Amino acid sequence: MTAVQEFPEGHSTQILSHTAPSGLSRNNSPESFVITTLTATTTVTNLPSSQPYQFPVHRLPTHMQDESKTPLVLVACGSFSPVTYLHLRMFEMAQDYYDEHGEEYELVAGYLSPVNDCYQKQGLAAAHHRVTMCQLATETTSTWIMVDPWESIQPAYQRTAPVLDHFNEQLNGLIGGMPLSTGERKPFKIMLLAGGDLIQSFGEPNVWASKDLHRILGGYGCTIIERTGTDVYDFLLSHDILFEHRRNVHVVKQLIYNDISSTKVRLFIRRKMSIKYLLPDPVIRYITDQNLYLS
Ligand SMILES: Nc1ncnc2c1ncn2[C@@H]1O[C@H](COP(=O)(O)OP(=O)(O)OP(=O)(O)O)[C@@H](O)[C@H]1O
Ligand SMILES: NC(=O)c1ccc[n+]([C@@H]2O[C@H](COP(=O)(O)O)[C@@H](O)[C@H]2O)c1
Repeated sequence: MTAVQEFPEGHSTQILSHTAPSGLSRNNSPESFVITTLTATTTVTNLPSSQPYQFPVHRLPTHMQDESKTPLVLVACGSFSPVTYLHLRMFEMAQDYYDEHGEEYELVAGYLSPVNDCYQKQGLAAAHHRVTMCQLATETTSTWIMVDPWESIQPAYQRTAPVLDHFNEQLNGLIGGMPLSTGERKPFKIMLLAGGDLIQSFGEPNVWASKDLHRILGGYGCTIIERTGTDVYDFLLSHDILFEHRRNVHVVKQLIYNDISSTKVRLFIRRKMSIKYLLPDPVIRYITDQNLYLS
């Protein structure tokens, strides 16, 4: 099954996000992008409302480079209102980290999981817009990041722990793990990918349940991208649950500090300032076409 999504700038694009694993690996060349330019048109078909849900698997590789390692999948939960180059860079920084500290894990895929509308955070565009923007961003700039709309189409807000459970059910339950050359399958390690600010919210009262933090940090694991203004190492030391599960928590240093925030991007749009080079062009065109973030 395919979701046809039509670009505002006069092209329609077919995003094959609902096909069975196609054998693409994240190292494939840009020519292998699962994206096809079709005919000129101006309407946008919104995936969440117009298509039945299917878990996206089209960028899962068919084999590992080193089968002695554990296949790792990173899941970034967030507003993505709108998605920026920094959100995408988080995955690349994590990739460099696991290439460098790659004894245990082989990073095989990444997912963006845009939060449900019921989260009601200020500046949150409707979920179908955020999902579409994330799809435009990943399909045009990456070969290994996918967008899962599941969280955004649920009837209520989903906490992060149940979202990771959903990924576990799909990847290790239904798909059954990563196929190996022996014919066996190896369970995927699923980790939350988050910025330092999100991790610091673990310490705020009544934001995260302790049992959820044990499940996220102990059961799954977390890759944390440093963010300017947050001292992740200090926080790791001071937070009891984070410290308890510190071996399952990986901190990635930002070697080039980049503090693009969606809040600032929304402000720039309101002030009619340029947002070029802060987010992918197809996302900028979508924002303009849909008149997003003007008020
Ligand atoms: N500059 C950054 N450095 C590191 N991590 C970041 C940065 N910007 C966002 N993130 C991380 O990206 C994830 C998704 O972010 P989200 O869209 O919820 O927040 P945001 O980009 O800060 O948006 P907003 O400005 O609307 O709060 C979170 O884990 C957040 O910590
Ligand atoms: N208790 C929880 O599971 C919990 C609490 C706060 C934020 N979150 C998640 O963190 C992500 C980012 O949230 P903020 O944009 O508020 O930082 C969202 O996906 C949100 O669902 C989860």
